[in-house]
Amino acid sequence: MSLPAKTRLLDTINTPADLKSRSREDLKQLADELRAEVIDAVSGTGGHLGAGLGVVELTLAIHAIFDTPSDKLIFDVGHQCYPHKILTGRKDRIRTLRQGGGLSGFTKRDESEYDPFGAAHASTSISAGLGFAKSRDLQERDNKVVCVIGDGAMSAGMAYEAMNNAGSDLSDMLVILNDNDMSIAPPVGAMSHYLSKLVSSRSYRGLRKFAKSIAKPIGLESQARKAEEYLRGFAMGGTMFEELGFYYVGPIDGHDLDVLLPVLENCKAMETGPVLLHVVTQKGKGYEPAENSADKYHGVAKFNVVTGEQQKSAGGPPAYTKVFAKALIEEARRDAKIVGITAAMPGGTGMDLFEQEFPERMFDVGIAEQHAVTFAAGLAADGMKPFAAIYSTFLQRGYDQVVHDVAIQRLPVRFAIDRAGLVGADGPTHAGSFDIGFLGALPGMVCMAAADEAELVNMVRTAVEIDDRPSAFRYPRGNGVGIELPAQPTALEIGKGRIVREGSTIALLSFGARLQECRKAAEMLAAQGLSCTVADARFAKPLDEELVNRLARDHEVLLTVEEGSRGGFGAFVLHHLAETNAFDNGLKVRTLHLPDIFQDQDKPEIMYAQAGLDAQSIATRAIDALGRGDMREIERFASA
Ligand SMILES: Cc1ncc(C[n+]2csc(CCOP(=O)(O)OP(=O)(O)O)c2C)c(N)n1
Ligand SMILES: CC(=O)[C@@H](O)[C@H](O)COP(=O)(O)O
Ligand SMILES: [Mg+2]
Repeated sequence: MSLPAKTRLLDTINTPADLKSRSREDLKQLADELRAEVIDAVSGTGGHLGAGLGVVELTLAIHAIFDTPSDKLIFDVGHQCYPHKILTGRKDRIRTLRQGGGLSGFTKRDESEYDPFGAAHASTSISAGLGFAKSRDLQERDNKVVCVIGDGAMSAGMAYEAMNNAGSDLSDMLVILNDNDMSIAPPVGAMSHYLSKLVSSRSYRGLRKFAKSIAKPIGLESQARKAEEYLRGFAMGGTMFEELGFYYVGPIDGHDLDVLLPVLENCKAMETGPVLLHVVTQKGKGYEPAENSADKYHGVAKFNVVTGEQQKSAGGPPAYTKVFAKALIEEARRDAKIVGITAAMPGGTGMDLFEQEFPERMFDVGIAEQHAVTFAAGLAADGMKPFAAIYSTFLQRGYDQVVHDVAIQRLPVRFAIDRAGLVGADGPTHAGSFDIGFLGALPGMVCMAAADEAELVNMVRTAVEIDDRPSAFRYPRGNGVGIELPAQPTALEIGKGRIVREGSTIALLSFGARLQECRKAAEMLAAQGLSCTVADARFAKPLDEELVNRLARDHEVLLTVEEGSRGGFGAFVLHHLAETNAFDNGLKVRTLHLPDIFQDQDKPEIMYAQAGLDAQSIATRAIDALGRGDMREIERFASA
């Protein structure tokens, strides 16, 4: 006789309302099941694991106590929201996380009413939460607002700007500081030290005992005053948060539901303005391989649940990031003025390698891109040669600093822009789409894009030499093309591109790593009897005007190709052509760029094909522009 299959409690939870009637013991069982479900799902999809595992109990407790979606729950970054997605009606789709057509890896308004505010960039939650609180008050509603922000995210200016505002505005809201003493890498800075001191204090140890001694939740029926009395036991007093106008509660153990549930109940009842609940958690909690790994499995590939072993990448050419880091290390060995900066992404940008060799010359400033840029400007103003290695998408946050502190003062800060172009699974929030346009718009800026890893090495060299103005070079996520690296890097001539294939009828002018697709497109066109020139612009600014003139003069069709949005390289070429009356001679120009939409996540090659930036699409656009064949011929070619 077979035993009845053990049903999971989790299978009975379709919305957070289903948690309300559950006993504390049930919730504890649910926490175990939820954790197992997250591990199993991410083992098949890859994604952000450690952060979600650390907030399993916290997420359950929030949903059990608060009334989402009318109460607003706002996760900072959103990379820890997989347990939340499972509890809020997305359980059936959790194995589509980060896949094409699947669930986003972050919170997203379009996806669910339980995601009142989308995120993926850090440190926005308190500002957004205050907006929700203010709007609620103006509309005379009484819903609660809860923000969950990590200790790493507390290093950014935005978090302080928001606390400064919230602490004097005094709207009711709850900020939960999820302190796991980790960012992606170990957290940095004075705030991080301060939080560690709070957690390791005698009072915290005392509070754990105190919390354990509470037999039943106080406050279900309590008024705000009673809640405050209760919480006073958890408030240490004299914290920086209190000076800023928050009622500080904590630190408490974020994995202990016997503590979390009554504390949250009482926080919910409070009407004293903003409350900050300091919760201590462990990143990767409950999954040994994550707990024991240096990065707590922040972001993982698909993995074996039993061993924790992650799927190895296919191998092949070195990653652009590594090529950059090694090239910079070589340069720094020759030049003591070279220093490196990262904003909380030492591993992602390769600056961890630089730090191993030059610990005194690498600065991890935390999640603080605005500060990183102006800090670099200060270094440059005093004669150093700073390389600020920042993902394209995160540099967006420091744009005014790039304009005001760097470009206007013509300071030679070097921007190493990683993750340029589409990045795949992280989706639209992380796509490096805009830097060509926003940097190329700045007078005096030098903007380069590497077509391959050998070019990248030479661009690092070039940037070292550009010491009278700011410069930037961009390169994509992932592996290079497998080209041999130069034994000795060579500085490029500023504002000069190169021809990589000579032809006559069609000119493909590439800026960046689409060059390989342009080469393939040229082969396809040649097979159709169409002669094609392929050029690598190398610089969007200063533009190689001579090269553009030549391509315009000697070809019927000119296509620009880039891994960036409208208003980028193609637009700069168009400006030049218009200013030189090149169109008057009947030149046919097409600019191929990312589409004017925020593309959802998928494999990068699929996204580029959707964007019309793969070889087939490039060749098809060229034939179309030529206007010789009829449409049926073009369609036949496109589907070949
Ligand atoms: C503006 C910005 N810079 C950098 C990142 C990359 N990033 C994503 S999560 C993360 C660490 C966040 O640490 P914390 O807030 O403590 O969350 P935890 O992962 O520890 O839960 C970083 C640096 C980002 N998302 N946004
Ligand atoms: C959540 C976040 O912003 C990062 O963890 C990001 O997902 C890293 O992406 P890479 O894998 O490209 O470094
Ligand atoms: Mg953290």
